[in-house]
Amino acid sequence: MTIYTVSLIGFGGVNRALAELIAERNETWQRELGFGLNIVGVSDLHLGSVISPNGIDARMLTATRFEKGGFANLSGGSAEPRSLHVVRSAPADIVVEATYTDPATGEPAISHCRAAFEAGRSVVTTNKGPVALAAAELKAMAAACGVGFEYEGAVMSGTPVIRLAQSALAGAEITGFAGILNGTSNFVLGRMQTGLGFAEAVAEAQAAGYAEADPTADVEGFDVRLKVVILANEVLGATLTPDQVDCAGISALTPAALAEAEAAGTRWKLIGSAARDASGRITAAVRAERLPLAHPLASVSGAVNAITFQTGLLGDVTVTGPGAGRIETAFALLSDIVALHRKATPLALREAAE
Ligand SMILES: NC(=O)C1=CN([C@@H]2O[C@H](COP(=O)(O)OP(=O)(O)OC[C@H]3O[C@@H](n4cnc5c(N)ncnc54)[C@H](OP(=O)(O)O)[C@@H]3O)[C@@H](O)[C@H]2O)C=CC1
Ligand SMILES: N[C@@H](CCO)C(=O)O
Repeated sequence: MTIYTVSLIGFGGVNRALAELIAERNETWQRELGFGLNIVGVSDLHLGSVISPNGIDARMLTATRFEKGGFANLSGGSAEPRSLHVVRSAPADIVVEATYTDPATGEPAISHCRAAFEAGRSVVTTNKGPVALAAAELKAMAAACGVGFEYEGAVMSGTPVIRLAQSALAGAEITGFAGILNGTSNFVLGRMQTGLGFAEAVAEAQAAGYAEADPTADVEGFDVRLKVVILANEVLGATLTPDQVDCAGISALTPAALAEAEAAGTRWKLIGSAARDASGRITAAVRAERLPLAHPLASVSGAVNAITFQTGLLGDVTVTGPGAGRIETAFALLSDIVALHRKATPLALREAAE
């Protein structure tokens, strides 16, 4: 039986949800996916850190209400986050990076990824910073270190789009995409349509676990800008950086403006897009757009996301699904681990030898 050891870096909504899934589903995964997971390290800014080479009980980890620094009470625990120490020293096959996304620097996540690769560990992450700002460097480093780097959840949470575009749509000649790529802002627009104020709607999105640590990134379009950069670079072969993408969010929209648009048979949506023109030049943008109600993206509601890929051979291909949420995003991490398991990384090679 294959058991992969994992370190959880950041123990907020997403990694806590992954720990819950491990507690509930490990035996099912062993039967159906061919592997189980054993948590050997956790670090969190608030709770501290813990390393246990024999494994940390996922049920205990998720059921206990830890106070600030509370991991110090566990065997191998400390009140200090010591994230880089956990990445380097906990004997993990896979580092699960789910600290907050810093849209400007990508830190501390980029440093966590580099340290993991140097230590011979694969990385799965939902953190958009490292992927949007340092993917080329990190992919090269992972390859040089003979480990894996997967980040499906960086765009549209657990709804598969990166691997879908790269694998299932390979050869379909993707020329561009346009989509609703932020769950929080779409949720907020929908709640404002029912008459709720902007601040109250954002607070609901935070309580539901959709929003970024700083929700400004959601409502001002910065989060979508990272996702547009990721998709343009992964799918269109661009080399975009966030500062090359024009960006405006939804914070200027009022309930009255939304109602007026609705009465006119249109609906405001925050759209991220990129396209390659005939000369090969790629342009990208993030902006609120007033779509006709019959437009396929107009009816996408709540924290759901949707993206339409424009292709040469298939025409438009649209994918819809959850764009945020703790469990939904933890599923993206699981799908990344499945991808590592199925690739010829040292993980898979180790399994073959067993
Ligand atoms: N939630 C979602 O729906 C989705 C989230 N994502 C991305 O996934 C990541 C995790 O999201 P989520 O769990 O919701 O975010 P949270 O804010 O709930 O959790 C992040 C956790 O990381 C901790 N943290 C911050 N810096 C460090 C550090 N240096 N070392 C250790 N821990 C640290 C935070 O501690 P503290 O609270 O004390 O600051 C917090 O507990 C983010 O990058 C987010 O953008 C991607 C797709 C969907
Ligand atoms: N805050 C982000 C999480 C998913 O990346 C959103 O609402 O879409």
